[in-house]
Amino acid sequence: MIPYKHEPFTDFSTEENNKAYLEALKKVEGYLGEEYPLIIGGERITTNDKIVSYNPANKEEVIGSVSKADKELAEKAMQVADETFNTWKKVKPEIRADVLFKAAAIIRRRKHEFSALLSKEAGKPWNEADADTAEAIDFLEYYGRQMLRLKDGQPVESRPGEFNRYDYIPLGVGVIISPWNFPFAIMAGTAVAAVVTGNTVLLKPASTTPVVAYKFVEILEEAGLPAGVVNYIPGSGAEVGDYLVDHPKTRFISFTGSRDVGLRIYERASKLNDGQIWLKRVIAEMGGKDTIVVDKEADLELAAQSIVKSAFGFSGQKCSACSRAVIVEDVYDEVLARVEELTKGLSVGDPTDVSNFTGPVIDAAAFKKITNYIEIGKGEGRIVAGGTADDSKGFFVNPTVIADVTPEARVMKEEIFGPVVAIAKAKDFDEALAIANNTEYGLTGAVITNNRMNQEKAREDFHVGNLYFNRGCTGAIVGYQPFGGFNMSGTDSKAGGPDYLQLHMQAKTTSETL
Ligand SMILES: NC(=O)c1ccc[n+]([C@@H]2O[C@H](COP(=O)([O-])OP(=O)(O)OC[C@H]3O[C@@H](n4cnc5c(N)ncnc54)[C@H](O)[C@@H]3O)[C@@H](O)[C@H]2O)c1
Ligand SMILES: N[C@@H](CCC=O)C(=O)O
Repeated sequence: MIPYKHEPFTDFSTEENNKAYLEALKKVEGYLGEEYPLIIGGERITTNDKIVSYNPANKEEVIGSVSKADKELAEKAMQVADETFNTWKKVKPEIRADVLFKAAAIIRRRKHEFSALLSKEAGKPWNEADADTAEAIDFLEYYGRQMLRLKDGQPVESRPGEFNRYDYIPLGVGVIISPWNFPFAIMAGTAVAAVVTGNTVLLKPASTTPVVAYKFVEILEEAGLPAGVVNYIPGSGAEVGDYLVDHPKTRFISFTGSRDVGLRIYERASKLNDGQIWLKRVIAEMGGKDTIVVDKEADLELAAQSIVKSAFGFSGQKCSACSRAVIVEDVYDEVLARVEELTKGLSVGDPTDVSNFTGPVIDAAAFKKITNYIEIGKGEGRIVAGGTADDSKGFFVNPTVIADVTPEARVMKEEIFGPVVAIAKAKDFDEALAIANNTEYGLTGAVITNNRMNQEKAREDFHVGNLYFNRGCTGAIVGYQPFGGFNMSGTDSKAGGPDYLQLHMQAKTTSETL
């Protein structure tokens, strides 16, 4: 087994890679507008009711029409997944892992096609789409290897005359509910973590990005995954989501998405339903209000670059995005001026054009929410860049910097999930840390400092699941920076980390008297 190493990012400055991506884009454009069925137990099921996926950069362009599950079809999928669990759980972990490795190899061969589809369906610029695809490959490679490490359980002690073992066994049927912002990596990572540990899955992708999920399920089939292990059932969160979360046969729910939906799932999953004989497990990865703190002893150019890249990469639509910066007063004006200058230099437009730094936001609802927050921000601070938007063709919001806000401002406390960063001044490093912690979330954060004592203070006191020093706060790599947050950011499940797979299994102790 080759040791795990993360998938390298593509260098699009070379002509060869540039050409490869454009060819892949042509291929994707060749299948836009196609129809996709549900997949339940390997059977393709077409419904009259559809979810239509549009290009957020061009509202007229249909990416695909996907059949839509209702409660009846969700029930059918549950029966199939429950039945298939009896056989899949007996398949050796090595064979389950091999399916993941094979899937990774297939995706690697079609890497740019997947990335081009992400540019079209989610509005990702080339580099962001490439990173999403690379992360999907990483999850497959990493979780496959993790399963091989866990397949014989963990060592425990035995006394003379006794033989004790500690093994992991699968849980049952898992409901995987994924978001649109990492429509490939998070969707695939959460699904295969459940599968490689011996569970069967009902996969409900986000309604704005269902096509990439369909293509992934096809890859799993090609890689040899038996029918019924992953069942593809796009549908309304409120209808299919609630139904499956409440279902007595649901053993666990792996959710990634917003705080409010996460809380709803957490609460509903805690209720016992007729015929249910277990406590459901919930893995919930939720929102963030992530801060970059800039100390007075710091590389100020690095600080400004880190803020701009973390705030505006993929239009700020990352749970890890820098949506607030807290700068110590001695360097506030200088850093802010550079952030303003860099932000004004960013180009916004069609993400399939490699010269654009960023593309649209995902849909009309996001556009409305973000522009509403910009209006709120105008009353709470000073707009120094952006503040404008245009939804005539696609949902474009210009990167917006709101300076001089107070720590209690709404734009400093609520997740906006768009290209908007609020900037506040602190009198010293301690106050900056206190402001950074003044949120109900606790996902990512970064500190830009050359002061070792302040760095160590932040290591202890900055209460976030992923803390970075002298870099931005986005871009965790599977197996290198396990990802997940504290407080209202979720259950700190640490995707891409050494403890993640165990969340999908239960440990069984056996003790034999010799
Ligand atoms: N912490 C993380 O790792 C992480 C990663 C990515 C995104 N996010 C968060 O996700 C959010 C953006 O994603 P989104 O807009 O897709 O989130 P969302 O909560 O609106 O939707 C997430 C998923 O939940 C489904 N859903 C909606 N209502 C449901 C219900 N009642 N029952 C079950 N499922 C339901 C949706 O259809 C979708 O598939 C942001 O808040 C972001 O911070 C967190
Ligand atoms: N894991 C990603 C964020 C995922 C949420 O949107 C990062 O580290 O930037």
